Order: sequence, then structure tokens, then C-alpha cells
Amino acid sequence: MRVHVRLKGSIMEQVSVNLSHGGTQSVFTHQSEATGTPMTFSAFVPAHERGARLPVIWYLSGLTCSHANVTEKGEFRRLCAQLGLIFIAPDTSPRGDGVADDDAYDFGKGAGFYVDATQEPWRRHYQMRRYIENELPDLVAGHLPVDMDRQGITGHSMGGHGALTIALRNPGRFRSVSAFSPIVSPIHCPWGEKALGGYLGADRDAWRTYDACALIEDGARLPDLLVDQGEADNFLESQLKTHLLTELCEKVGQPANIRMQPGYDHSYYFISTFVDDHLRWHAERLGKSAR
Ligand SMILES: N[C@@H](CCC(=O)N[C@@H](CS)C(=O)NCC(=O)O)C(=O)O
Repeated sequence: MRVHVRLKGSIMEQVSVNLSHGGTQSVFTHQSEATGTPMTFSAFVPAHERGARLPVIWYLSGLTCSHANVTEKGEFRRLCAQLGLIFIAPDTSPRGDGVADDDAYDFGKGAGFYVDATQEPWRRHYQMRRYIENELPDLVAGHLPVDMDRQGITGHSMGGHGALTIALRNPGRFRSVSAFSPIVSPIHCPWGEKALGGYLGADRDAWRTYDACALIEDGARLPDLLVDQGEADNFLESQLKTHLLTELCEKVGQPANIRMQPGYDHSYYFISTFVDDHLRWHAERLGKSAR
């Protein structure tokens, strides 16, 4: 079934829709003004009464991912249906033949790092901050039954970095913030140095607004924070460096529940194990659904 939904002059195409746990799991595409490309995202909407508006969780994915990874492997739908949470999963970069790319998995397509690129050849299409912070919320608010006063944000790895930095830069927008194995300080790890250097140029001061630890050091705060991190994650020591966030939160009095989980790795087996905890944690802070 393909449905064209037209609103406010924009067209969002429903590429697929499947009934699941009584709600609808859809995939949508639309032409993005921010990236200048078609963009795809998935949306789970629980069963709800006509006219009801439900709280929304934004889930930002990690390196190499599209909307599909968490949609297929995240195991979030049963509890989202029970708790009445809409779950939105965007893509991680612009896509298409005319979009600049790199052979490496950690730069270019699938690795947008949720920044607005300023450098060539990236700046034309790699405008993921503007897309995630502004364009997609406006589109979703206009088309789906979301209550934009009850938003939570989470993400995995590069997407955990995205969730933390977007929440820190937009105080008051998100009532709940969490992350799975986030990159807590891209300024201090090879993935981040490569991406921020490539997309933003050599001036490291320009990177700080894309670094959760730097934003907290510069005074930004979250309502509170839940993080789960596997202790058997291959990327923990070299890239994720969870201890930097733990120590900083303690130092500046930022409330945070940062949990190290013995034996768990970086995969969706880990995420799907703890996703229920995160959804309940968000639901507690987003209040009861009106349904
Ligand atoms: N082993 C991966 C490294 C990248 C990776 O682990 N990506 C994580 C996010 S940082 C992921 O979610 N991958 C997709 C999946 O597991 O479905 C590769 O080289 O492609």
C-alpha cells in the first residue's frame, strides 16, 4: 500500500505500513529541504483514540545504519504500544547518487554525525542537524498524532551523541533524554575527530557545539539522563569513553544514571535488552498518554 499524504505544501509518501501490536509501523519518504535529497524515516504509531495526541520518542541511529536497523532489530514496539509512545527513527545521512561519500564506514553516507557541514564537498547535502532539529519535527508534527509538548530523545553510538547534543542545545524541548553506548565526546575520539574535522574543518572551537561533554562544560544541562553501556563493547575504550561523561556529570552536578552492563557488546542484542528500561524511563517523564 502506498499513500501520499499532502500537508502544508509538502508531500510525505508512505512507502510501507504494517500492523504491529495493534499499531502501525510505517516507513515514509519525503523531499528534504535541509539535505536537498529524499529522506526516509520510520514511525510506529500505537493504536489510539481518534483525535488523541501521543508522546513521541526520537531514536537516532549509529554508524552504517539507516532507519531500518532499529525498526527491524530494536524490539521497541510491544512496549511502545502498551505505553502509548510514538517512535520515530530517521536516517543517519543524506543518500543518493549525487551525494558525496567516502569509502570508509565511519564517514560520508551512513555517518552524518548530526552536524550541519560547512566544508566541501559535504556542505551541500550533509545538513543533518537542521534536518533532525527543525525540518523533521515540523513534518512529523504536521502529519502524525504527536504531542510536541511531550518529546523524548534517545539514540545509539553516533546517534547517542546526536541525542545528547541535540537535547543539550535545545533546553526545554525534550522532557526525557537517554542513550545507548553514546560517543560522549567526539572531540576526543578517532571517529569524532575524523568526522568533525571533515565536515566542519580544522577549527576545533567549531566542534564544541557537537560534543556532549564540551556542551556540559560550557554550561548546558539536561533534565536528567539515562545511559546504558556494555562493558564488552569493542568501541568502549577507543571511541565511546563513557567515563568522561560519568566523571563530568559528577563534577558539575548533572543528574545522570550511567549504567555499565557487564558482558554486553555494541550490537542490537544489547540495545533490545535494555530498550524496555529506556521506554519506561521516558514514559515516566512524558506523562500519561491521553488515550
Ligand atoms: N562493525 C561495524 C561498525 C559499525 C557499527 O558497529 N555500527 C553500529 C552503530 S555504531 C550499528 O548499529 N551497526 C548496524 C547494526 O548492528 O545493525 C561495521 O564495520 O560496519
